[in-house]
Amino acid sequence: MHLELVFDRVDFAYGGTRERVIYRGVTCRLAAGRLHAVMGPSGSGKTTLFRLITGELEPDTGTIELAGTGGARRVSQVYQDYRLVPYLTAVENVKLAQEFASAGGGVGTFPDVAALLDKLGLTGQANAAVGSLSGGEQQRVAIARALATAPEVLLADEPTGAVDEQATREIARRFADLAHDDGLLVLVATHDPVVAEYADVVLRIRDHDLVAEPPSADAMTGGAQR
Ligand SMILES: Nc1ncnc2c1ncn2[C@@H]1O[C@H](COP(=O)(O)OP(=O)(O)OP(=O)(O)O)[C@@H](O)[C@H]1O
Repeated sequence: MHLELVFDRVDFAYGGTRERVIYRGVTCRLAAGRLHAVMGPSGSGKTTLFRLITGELEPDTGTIELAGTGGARRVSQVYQDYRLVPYLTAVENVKLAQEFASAGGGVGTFPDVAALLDKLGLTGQANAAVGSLSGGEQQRVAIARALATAPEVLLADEPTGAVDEQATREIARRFADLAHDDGLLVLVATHDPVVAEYADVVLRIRDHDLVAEPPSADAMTGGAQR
């Protein structure tokens, strides 16, 4: 069975009295192997969506399930501000993620760090302190780090918010490759239409719902229709 992220009638609101409704009745299926761009105005709920997917937040009603996976949900994240340790090298930053995951009882086998950096086009930067790298390079180190724990789902929140258009295209292309070549389920929250150009599916947050463009995209795996 292919990996799918399945939303079934998901409602979510913030606040003790549930006064800040973010999602209402979200039902959709997102398939692995595709790059999804999550778009919507500031404050519409992009980061909240990611917090629901990681399990940091629970839906008020409805369910979010990762179907087709063996055990625990393996989700990695990439952030706008990279969140790397600037005085450590690229290799050390990526290894650190594996050490944390091992200490936390994570998956047994991790990808090879040098191979990951090579995949992200960073062989020449592997032993440089990441604080000395360009923004685009730092973000690619952050993507390598996210991959270091062998995730099934990759979430990136405004990953190109701090880099120029050339670096944006480079990063967007890497996310598309990870979906298409490695079969990851990739979601990128973005305001940037350049990133959306690389996406297979644009998920627009509209009226507290996730609306897929093209409209059939969230049913292309033969799953439930809206
Ligand atoms: N812990 C919280 N308690 C109450 N309201 C919250 C909380 N976190 C976020 N919100 C509100 O929920 C709404 C959605 O926030 P979220 O961060 O998901 O939006 P976003 O689409 O990611 O925005 P941006 O594009 O500005 O990053 C916003 O109005 C925000 O102020």
